[in-house]
Amino acid sequence: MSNALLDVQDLRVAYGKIEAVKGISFTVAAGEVTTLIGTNGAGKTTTLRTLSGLLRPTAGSITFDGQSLATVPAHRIVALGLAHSPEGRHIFPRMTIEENLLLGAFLRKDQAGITEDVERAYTLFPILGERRKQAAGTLSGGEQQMLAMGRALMSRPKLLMLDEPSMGLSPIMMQKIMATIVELKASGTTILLVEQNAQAALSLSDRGYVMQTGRIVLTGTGAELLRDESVRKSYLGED
Ligand SMILES: Nc1ncnc2c1ncn2[C@@H]1O[C@H](COP(=O)(O)OP(=O)(O)OP(=O)(O)O)[C@@H](O)[C@H]1O
Repeated sequence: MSNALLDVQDLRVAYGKIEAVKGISFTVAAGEVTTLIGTNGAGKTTTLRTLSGLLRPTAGSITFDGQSLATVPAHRIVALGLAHSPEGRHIFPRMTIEENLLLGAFLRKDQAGITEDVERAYTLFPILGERRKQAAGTLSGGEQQMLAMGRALMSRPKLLMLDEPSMGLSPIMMQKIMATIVELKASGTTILLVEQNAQAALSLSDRGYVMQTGRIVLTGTGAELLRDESVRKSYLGED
């Protein structure tokens, strides 16, 4: 695919003898939202952790923006433009909200640009700006999710990977997070999303992939997958 920002081919990842990802291939087109859905243990988080260099594949290729990521260390992957907002958020509760945001810019030296991007995060998520000097641990779960997304954006990524951003959130907070994803796409950020909430995720996705026990079993546009009978039964709770 000519406009693929990310191209994954025959990727395999194992934890010791347990193979969690069993030869998956998928692409993420520039400017689009692509979603991986699947039940618990399907291998979605393992896939994102491998893309960001935290795990090493046992086989296959990962090409990001025309460059192979196979042997690139994690901090270099961030520098190449791939940012990861992890499952569980992993914010630093005793540091302030602003300090947490600045951690996302750890590789940058352009102070003026960093200040501009902190302000951009506060525009995107006003609650973070209002509480910028408070300990991040005082934020609600949804607000911590906003902080994790804001921090990932501080590296000005070409590709933003979001692992379960709606996990544990109220419906209103989930809507806010999903609306932010749409806003980020409109401003030109390419997004790879992992979500348990298939309805919400596929509704805003250009393309989706369904993972099952380490394999991709189905792909289509978000709209096609939302119409698919097996998806409706397995992931949208329909009989
Ligand atoms: N550190 C680990 N050591 C051993 N096995 C692991 C480890 N992390 C994950 N696994 C296993 O790898 C498989 C894939 O897990 P993974 O977390 O990638 O799935 P997932 O699709 O993200 O699921 P969930 O939605 O529950 O997070 C599962 O069988 C899981 O038990």
